[in-house]
Amino acid sequence: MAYIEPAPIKDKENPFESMMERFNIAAEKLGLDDETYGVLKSPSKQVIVSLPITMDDGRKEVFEGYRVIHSNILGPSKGGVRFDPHVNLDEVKALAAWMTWKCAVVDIPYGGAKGGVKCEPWTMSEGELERLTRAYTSALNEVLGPDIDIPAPDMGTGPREMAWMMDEYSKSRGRTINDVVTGKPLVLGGSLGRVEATGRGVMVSAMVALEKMGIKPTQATCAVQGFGNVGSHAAMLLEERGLRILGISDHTGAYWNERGLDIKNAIHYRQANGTLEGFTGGEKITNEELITSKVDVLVPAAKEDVITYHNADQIQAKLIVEGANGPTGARADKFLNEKGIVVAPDILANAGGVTVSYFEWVQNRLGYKWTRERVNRRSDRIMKEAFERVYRTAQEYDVSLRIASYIVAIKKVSETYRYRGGF
Ligand SMILES: NC(=O)C1=CN([C@@H]2O[C@H](COP(=O)(O)OP(=O)(O)OC[C@H]3O[C@@H](n4cnc5c(N)ncnc54)[C@H](OP(=O)(O)O)[C@@H]3O)[C@@H](O)[C@H]2O)C=CC1
Ligand SMILES: O=C(O)CCC(=O)C(=O)O
Repeated sequence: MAYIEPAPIKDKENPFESMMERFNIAAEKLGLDDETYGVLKSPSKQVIVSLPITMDDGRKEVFEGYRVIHSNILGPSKGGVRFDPHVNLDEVKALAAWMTWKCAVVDIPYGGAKGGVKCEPWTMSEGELERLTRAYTSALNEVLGPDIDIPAPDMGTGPREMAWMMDEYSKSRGRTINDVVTGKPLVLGGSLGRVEATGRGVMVSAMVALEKMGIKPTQATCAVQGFGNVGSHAAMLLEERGLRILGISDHTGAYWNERGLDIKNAIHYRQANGTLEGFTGGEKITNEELITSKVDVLVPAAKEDVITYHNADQIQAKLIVEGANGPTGARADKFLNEKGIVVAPDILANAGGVTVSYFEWVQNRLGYKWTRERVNRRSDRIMKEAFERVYRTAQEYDVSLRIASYIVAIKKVSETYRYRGGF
């Protein structure tokens, strides 16, 4: 097999290389043939666009935007759009590939894609953000489509941006096309349950993992890094299931209370103040201290590469449930495995979001609305079944849950590829 060379050791892990290291191990376990390996490792389309925007003070600023479609073998490609100053092509390529594997792990009929715009959304006015989102959508007009490529929210974007994208795309076609994006506001055809779906999937994964580990949720402690869409909902739902949440964090730092934080109170505080800065429900510690804190369950729900070979040997949690995409660098896997730490990996644990996005797309196409109860029941079932599938595969191949998730995904995509007339 034509494997790529292991990446040279350097300080910062590269998310695409991290993804490929796990992909290579799984491909080797499966005995994947060279041709299929070549197809699955290469993104099918990579688009870079320049977006000149008139800022509020009259200046023109040019932003760089990306959309990478990794695969459309299972169906139209699906994946969020990230507004962040650190977005780059390698990151978007890794995120797009993770979407392919994620959709395959939960068995929904989508390929994988991801997009991003290099910008600092928190420094921009609503008008500037609207012009930027519309320009991005317009520049990608031929790439997007309800049967081709379907964006959704990710870091720095939410229902508001999805509404602008849907409107801009619809205008270009002269009619309302609401199934071109998911994660929309409810009035535009968004699904009940989508906002909290990723955090809910994290909670369901944590519950299944704790049960297998023989740990009672009511006796477990937890720390959550990141208090945005994924982190805040995961923390709230885990607290509801009886876990004591000792630590939470955002970019301003981490907040720790040995007796357990009041998560609803923290959510109200962040809604009122924009960040957790000044939150008095816990003492302030650093994000690094939070990651290595003594808890049973750690939920990284902020960004990539927060668990690396620099700090992996200091992790004290028994279970890591990855809410973020790529929070663990590939070189950290070895340390975590050696310490017997169970990791519910990103492409399994955070798949609740894309699952409910799929439900939103289905509802849009049916012109019908499901109840929140139906959405939650179906997504919980999909998440539990996916966890069990991955767990059985881990036992069968004697590998970690992460490698087992890649095995499940690669098997599904490569089999589909063969049936469709590939090699
Ligand atoms: N939204 C979704 O449905 C899905 C998201 N994901 C992944 O989950 C992760 C989080 O996404 P999402 O919740 O949507 O994003 P949000 O933008 O809503 O939230 C991100 C959170 O991370 C915090 N954060 C940023 N930088 C740091 C840092 N250096 N240290 C600690 N916290 C930090 C932010 O803090 P602050 O607000 O202070 O900047 C914010 O609380 C991403 O990896 C995303 O790809 C995965 C699947 C689906
Ligand atoms: O909801 C979606 O379609 C995609 C969400 C996403 O970007 C992700 O799971 O990382």
